[in-house]
Amino acid sequence: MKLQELLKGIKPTSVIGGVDADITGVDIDSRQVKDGHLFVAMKGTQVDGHRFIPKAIEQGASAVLCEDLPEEKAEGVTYIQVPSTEDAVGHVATLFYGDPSKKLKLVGVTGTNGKTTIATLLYNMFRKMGYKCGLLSTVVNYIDGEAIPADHTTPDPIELNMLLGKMVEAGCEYAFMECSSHAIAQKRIGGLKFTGGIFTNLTRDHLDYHKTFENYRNAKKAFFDGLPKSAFAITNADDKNGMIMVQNTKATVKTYSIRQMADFRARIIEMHFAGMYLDIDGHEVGVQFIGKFNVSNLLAVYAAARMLGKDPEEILVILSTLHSVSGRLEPIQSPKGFTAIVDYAHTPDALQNVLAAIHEVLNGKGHVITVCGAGGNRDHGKRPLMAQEAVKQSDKVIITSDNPRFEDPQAIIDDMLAGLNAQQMQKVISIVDRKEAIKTACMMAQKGDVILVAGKGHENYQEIKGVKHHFDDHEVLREIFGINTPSQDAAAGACDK
Ligand SMILES: CC(=O)N[C@H]1[C@@H](OP(=O)(O)OP(=O)(O)OC[C@H]2O[C@@H](n3ccc(=O)[nH]c3=O)[C@H](O)[C@@H]2O)O[C@H](CO)[C@@H](O)[C@@H]1O[C@H](C)C(=O)N[C@@H](C)C(=O)N[C@H](CCC(=O)O)C(=O)O
Ligand SMILES: Nc1ncnc2c1ncn2[C@@H]1O[C@H](COP(=O)(O)OP(=O)(O)OP(=O)(O)O)[C@@H](O)[C@H]1O
Ligand SMILES: N[C@H](CCC[C@H](N)C(=O)O)C(=O)O
Ligand SMILES: [Mg+2]
Repeated sequence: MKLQELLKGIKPTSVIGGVDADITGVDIDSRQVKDGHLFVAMKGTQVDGHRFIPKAIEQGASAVLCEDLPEEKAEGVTYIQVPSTEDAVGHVATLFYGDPSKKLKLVGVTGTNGKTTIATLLYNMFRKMGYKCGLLSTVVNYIDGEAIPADHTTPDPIELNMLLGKMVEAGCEYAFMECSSHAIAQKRIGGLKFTGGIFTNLTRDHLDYHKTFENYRNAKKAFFDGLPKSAFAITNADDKNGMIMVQNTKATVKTYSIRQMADFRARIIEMHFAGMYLDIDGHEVGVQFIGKFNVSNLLAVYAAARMLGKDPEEILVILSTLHSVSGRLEPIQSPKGFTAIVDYAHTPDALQNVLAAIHEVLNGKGHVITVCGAGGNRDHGKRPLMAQEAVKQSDKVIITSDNPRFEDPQAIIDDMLAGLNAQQMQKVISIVDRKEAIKTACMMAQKGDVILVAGKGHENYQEIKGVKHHFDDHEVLREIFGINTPSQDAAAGACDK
């Protein structure tokens, strides 16, 4: 594509050199640059990308997009100056990959919790309706059924547009993506044309990056501020920030709620470990999910499908066939009559939520045994707090390993135990080997009890000293229960694994 074409989406303050060159790629990382590429110099959180302009040219860059022009300019290289490369990069990347989001019905999901769940369920639903779809999520990306590993919740603007471009090439009509607060703040989604946006909820998170709650909230809100008039903005009326999110949007606002009047409403009729009966917009429907927060998630999925023009009956029939996203409050029934739940909860807050969701269903009719650990070489402060949360809502807790990385697994467990007093300790045992810990929990559990296996969710490894050893909580549980293998599950169409 001609450089001239790529510059149409931005307003350079100066251009030094010709604009006729054929640009063969766009990079924000000098290490990726090849002959004929455009290198975009970004001022990052760690280093200033402008430092790598000479390196990018050495690797073959024929054009450089930057905020500060270098004093020495290389011959035959075009320099384009803009006030902010962060603002410009999304627009350039989008044009380079053929403006893919314009050719898709793209729906973005933002909020603290529930993004992966909602985006994945929408992807599964629309595929079941017969459409070709794409998904960009924390767990995995999909292009019409083809899985592509994900490193980020929201990829960088180059990879993001490249993936959207591949979706268009593959004939996808819909794409569902998570928009993390980092991605919105860093304008990774700049230049994308959204058909709609969904807000889930907002609790304190990522303050190491955003510094204040207001900045974090404003990052999420910026997504809705940027939606066009033609789009829809679906917001959670039950969250106290729900209406703030959409107060300045041009998009058509729709609300959903499980507690009050709203455009889309749901209530729980009945709840079991196998699922719930819900009333959604006056229709009764059985779903294979548990937990009140999943009612909100399912309602957001329903609302988005309605806003995308789908028939309520068709949506509800498919909703009843969907199952939980891998490692998100995922129940596995034991032949002995107790339930194991695999969940990714790896923070004190998430443990509190997931245990509360379990108690909603259990309703005092069984015991809860929690198996959990904490990651090595990560936030030490959360360890004692996680143990406290586990103990608060469990009858028995088995503290074990969860990716010890380069730390001594027993030392991590000791950090967790340090949060407990003598009385709390009576509920707790520690077993370093995670498989043994899960086995022990299964031996203790009686009919009607629940075992929560927390922390790893979809992960299929145990990371020890830089090596990822295969380990999958689901697999271990199924092995103990002597039930179907994951490959049989995959054959049954579990496209969210
Ligand atoms: C803190 C943060 O978000 N950092 C992201 C940011 O990188 P950065 O600003 O720190 O980059 P930097 O290292 O300072 O480098 C500046 C520039 O120089 C370039 N560079 C660097 C070295 C070199 O040799 N050559 C070169 O050109 C870099 O490519 C970059 O363009 O921009 C990069 C490109 O988009 C991201 O890959 C990177 O994500 C890092 C790896 C990361 O861990 N991000 C996490 C926190 C994140 O984004 N998480 C959210 C989800 C959060 C959640 O909800 O759980 C996500 O969307 O995944
Ligand atoms: N609506 C919700 N409210 C509160 N908790 C939720 C909600 N939906 C899911 N959860 C719980 O929060 C955790 C994360 O869920 P999910 O992966 O869907 O969220 P996410 O927003 O994609 O998170 P991330 O920021 O890690 O990408 C899980 O432990 C899940 O059980
Ligand atoms: N994104 C999170 C995931 C942690 C999952 C848990 N299994 C662990 O390894 O601590 C982190 O890197 O902190
Ligand atoms: Mg996610």
